[in-house]
Amino acid sequence: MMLPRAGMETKSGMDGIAADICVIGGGSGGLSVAAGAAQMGARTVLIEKGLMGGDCLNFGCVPSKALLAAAHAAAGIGHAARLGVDAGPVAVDFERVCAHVRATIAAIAPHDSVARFEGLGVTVLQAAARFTGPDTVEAGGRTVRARRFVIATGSTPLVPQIPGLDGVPYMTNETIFDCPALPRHLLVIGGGPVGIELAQAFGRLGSRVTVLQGTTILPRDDAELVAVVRDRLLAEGMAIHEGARAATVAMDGEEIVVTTADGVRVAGSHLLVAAGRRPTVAGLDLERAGIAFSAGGIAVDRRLRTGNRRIFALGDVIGGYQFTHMAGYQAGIVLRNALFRWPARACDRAVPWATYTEPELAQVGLSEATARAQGREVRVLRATMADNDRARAEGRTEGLVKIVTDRRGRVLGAGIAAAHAGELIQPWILAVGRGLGIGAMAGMIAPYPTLGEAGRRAAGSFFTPTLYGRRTRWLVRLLQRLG
Ligand SMILES: Cc1cc2nc3c(=O)[nH]c(=O)nc-3n(C[C@H](O)[C@H](O)[C@H](O)COP(=O)(O)OP(=O)(O)OC[C@H]3O[C@@H](n4cnc5c(N)ncnc54)[C@H](O)[C@@H]3O)c2cc1C
Ligand SMILES: NC(=O)c1ccc[n+]([C@@H]2O[C@H](COP(=O)([O-])OP(=O)(O)OC[C@H]3O[C@@H](n4cnc5c(N)ncnc54)[C@H](O)[C@@H]3O)[C@@H](O)[C@H]2O)c1
Repeated sequence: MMLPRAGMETKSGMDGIAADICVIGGGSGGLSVAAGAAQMGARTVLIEKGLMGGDCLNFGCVPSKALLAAAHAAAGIGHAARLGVDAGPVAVDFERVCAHVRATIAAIAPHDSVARFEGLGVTVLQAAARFTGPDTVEAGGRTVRARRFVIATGSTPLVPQIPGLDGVPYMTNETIFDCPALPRHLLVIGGGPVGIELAQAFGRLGSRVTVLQGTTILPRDDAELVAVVRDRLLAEGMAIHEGARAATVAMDGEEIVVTTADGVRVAGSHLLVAAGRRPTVAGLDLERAGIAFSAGGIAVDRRLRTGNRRIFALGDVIGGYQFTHMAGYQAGIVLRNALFRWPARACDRAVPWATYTEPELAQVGLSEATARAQGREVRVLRATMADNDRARAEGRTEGLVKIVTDRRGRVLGAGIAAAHAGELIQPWILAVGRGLGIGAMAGMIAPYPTLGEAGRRAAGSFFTPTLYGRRTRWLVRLLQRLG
């Protein structure tokens, strides 16, 4: 059966479009909703004002991971030498690295393209959308009237009001992947995931790098795990100033100079501003649709409904966990609510994230600090990678697995700083999400030798005090005597 396409069927004239669902923003969240809705038979309109694929494909996850892959490959040559394999001096051809970044985007782009979405039956409008009323949107001279709207307009780099910043050339994640040339000395304002991933990437490709971070770096992660990453970055020669808020920026000849509130002065050839995100609400005329928002983003309830019950919002524009996988998860919640009127609610108990430095940093559920701040009585289980045979064989023994359980052993959270932590965290996402007991994780047979055994080892340590305690020893001796 041919699905009906959203078309010129409204009473609002030739330029009007009637739809069941209209999605604003063709990034991670919006594309997931549009693809799902169209394939489930809804007349779907998607409005995108810029590049299909949004931040993740064009200025975020994809280019940053492609750049990091090249950077980690460069560092891998030095590591190979430590294992006895020499590959000669490292030579980074930055032009070819950039070509790899562009090729990675190009390889994924067809999946997010206008052609693919039109093929799925979506009407795609390539224009900026703005609300003209509670159930109408205007984009490129067309009026869309829809039963449901979904706002998935993402976020843009937050450029802080630092005196002098406007007077110097600076980059953000939207421009740094244009890759003009490898910076000689890259200054980075902001030590969150964007700043730290890109700092290591450029450092490993050959730039000198200095990071200025207002608090400690990666402040949303467990401090004990962050320390592992920090140690590696420092060992690689990166300068990291923590508790260093950039207060002024100026040119000194050819150099960009950043001075902190405490008077620390750093000078470099290039500047990256990675100081956080600003939800994209400008120009949407949200007030015309009765939608409340603040600097933190559009306000939604757990069903991801805005103040206007026919309009949903998801992804970076609602603030909170700003990840591609979160936007994808939220898309499923919106589809259930918008198309099936099923009151599905978003749950953030088992939201994972990973930072793709080397070693990687991954977290799911409660960290030790958060659990304790909530007044919970917890047990913290650890296993170091130095005790893991596979890590030893590969010469990558830094890092640890850290598990947080309640007193009875229910898994509340897990954090890992280690090679491939983003992969190693996955069974723990299931454990936290399903509220598994630590016994289920300890009893798992893990192939030997794998890095994942470290997680099982940490889980097993929950039982060590009882297993090898006095009562067990007494019981075993008694049973042996009974023959
Ligand atoms: C450098 C960097 C690296 C990242 N790495 C990762 C990672 O490794 N893993 C991860 O999970 N997340 C990562 N993220 C975060 C991830 O990119 C975002 O969480 C994700 O893109 C959010 O998806 P979204 O759909 O909410 O918004 P976006 O992907 O930003 O899409 C929003 C779209 O809406 C469009 N739009 C805005 N206003 C309008 C309008 N008025 N009309 C029409 N269209 C409009 C925009 O043009 C844009 O295309 C990274 C982010 C950055 C900056
Ligand atoms: N691997 C991943 O999943 C990944 C990678 C990159 C980004 N992201 C997503 O993108 C979001 C944004 O990342 P981000 O790093 O841009 O933002 P962020 O808010 O996480 O970090 C920015 C940091 O900049 C600091 N800062 C702000 N102004 C400053 C100043 N004047 N001087 C010094 N420091 C200052 C802040 O203290 C803050 O910690 C992340 O929260 C994450 O959701 C995810």
